[in-house]
Amino acid sequence: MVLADLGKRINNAVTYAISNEQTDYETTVQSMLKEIVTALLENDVNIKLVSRLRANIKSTLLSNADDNAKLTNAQTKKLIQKTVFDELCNLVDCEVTSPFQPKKRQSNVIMFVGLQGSGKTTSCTKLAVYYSKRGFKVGLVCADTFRAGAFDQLKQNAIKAKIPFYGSYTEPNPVKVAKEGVEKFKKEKFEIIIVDTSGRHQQEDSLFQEMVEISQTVKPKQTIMVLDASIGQAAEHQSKAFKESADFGSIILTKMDGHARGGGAISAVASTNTPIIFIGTGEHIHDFEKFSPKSFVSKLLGIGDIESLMERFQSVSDQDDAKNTLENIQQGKFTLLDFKNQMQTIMKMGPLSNIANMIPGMGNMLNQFSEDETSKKMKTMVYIFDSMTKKELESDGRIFIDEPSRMVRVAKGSGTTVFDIEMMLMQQQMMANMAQTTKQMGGLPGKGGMPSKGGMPSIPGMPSIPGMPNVSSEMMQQAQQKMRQNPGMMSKMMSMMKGSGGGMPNMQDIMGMMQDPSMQEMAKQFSQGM
Ligand SMILES: Nc1nc2c(ncn2[C@@H]2O[C@H](COP(=O)(O)OP(=O)(O)OP(=O)(O)O)[C@@H](O)[C@H]2O)c(=O)[nH]1
Repeated sequence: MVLADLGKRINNAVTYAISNEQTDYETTVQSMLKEIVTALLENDVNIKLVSRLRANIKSTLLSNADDNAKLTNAQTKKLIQKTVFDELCNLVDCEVTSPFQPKKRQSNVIMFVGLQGSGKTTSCTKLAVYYSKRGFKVGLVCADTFRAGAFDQLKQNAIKAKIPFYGSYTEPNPVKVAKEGVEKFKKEKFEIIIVDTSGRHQQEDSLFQEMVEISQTVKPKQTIMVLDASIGQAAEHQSKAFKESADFGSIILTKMDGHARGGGAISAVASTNTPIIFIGTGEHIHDFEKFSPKSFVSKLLGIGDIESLMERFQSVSDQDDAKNTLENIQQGKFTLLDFKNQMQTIMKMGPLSNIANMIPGMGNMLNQFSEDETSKKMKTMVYIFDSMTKKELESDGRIFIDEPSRMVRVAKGSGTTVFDIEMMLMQQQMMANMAQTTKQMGGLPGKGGMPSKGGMPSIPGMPSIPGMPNVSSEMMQQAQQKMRQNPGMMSKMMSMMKGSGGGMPNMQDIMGMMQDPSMQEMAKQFSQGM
């Protein structure tokens, strides 16, 4: 992520300050501030903003140095962490209190402006999908007649996202295209009409004039400037030029998934006093997050951001599938189809590294385990599911134990091994046990739709969903290794499952019998309801 290095350095400085008991309080704060300031400046954050941040932190932590020195270690820790956190939030926050909220049953025209290649067209579609998922009737208008292929790009994106679009291959006047498109969608009672304009450079006066004309013609309720987070110090200059001509009301920061320094973009936001409303975190349609200063700083400092994760989860999950799965969990069931749906939702959430930053501690975990390896595992599981019949998918998995030839067939069909099928069944069984525990504990919090805070049970060895701790990948890997080394273990487990008559056996019994510490630890966690 952009600024990941900055986050790490600030975090290290704060961690050092709160764990340093040898040096006196004032010296510790001063050296922490020095490190934070250097890190911010090296990441292109404007010097004026950095000085303000420094003065504010200093005033909070040192103006009452005598009193602060009397605080307990735990209190000092909290004070330092909170002060740095609040000041970083101030850095990316702006005083505008009520960002634009589109109204239902009205035509809200939104116009996009920005430099060439900043990610306008991509962000137009991302925003269209965002509002469409929230029940708005959304249309896209391509008023970029400057770049050859711009209309085709928007058209392709729109078709993929199932969003109606308007544009012209023959009309060279963008003002005319914008006018016609907006009129058409207004007549058809579209509630959000997004107008994509051509990218331009600040030097190109005529193109700036054209942008002003489009704006005067379509009269947008909101103009959004798209800003590439990696353009560094130039961001401030460019944003000011756009602000003078287009007077945008909000900003979308794109390419936040890159590794370039992003401090320039943050400075640009502060200099135009305009709120960032979304950030782009990849090329995919769902790589789009609502921006909130607190979430942003939490991720920057590796604290995690459950709010964004749940929002992302809701935006990609099929509400009907999620509802069915939740109903099953409430009843203490977890079928293979539930397993398939949950995994597909996680895969739709984008690269694991994007999600990882939202889960406390996960960002670091992903450094230990390869993203490719995990993604590959998930894909293999999808092949397995795709080779199952409807009856098998809707079952609790026992059908495979009763008729092992089904496993051979699915393994052949999915290009995997019977061992892979057995492992997947074991993971599904673990989740079924968790569903049982959830039922015994009185069901999931929240009613219908998505859980309010409990979340779905997690897939062992995969990133967990908020509220449900996961079996660590490490533990799962150890268990798999043990099973591979001792094929007898798996068949014993399977026969135990088979011999269990009515219900599936308890996971603790199965794993406990394996006489292995890693298995027993895993079993213990399951029996405690995970
Ligand atoms: N990694 C990453 N790439 C992005 C993001 N947003 C857009 N892109 C990519 O950036 C490139 C330019 O994006 P466009 O949407 O075509 O940019 P544009 O501003 O419409 O370009 P013009 O029409 O030439 O002005 C494309 O390859 C996009 O896939 C993002 O958040 N992350």
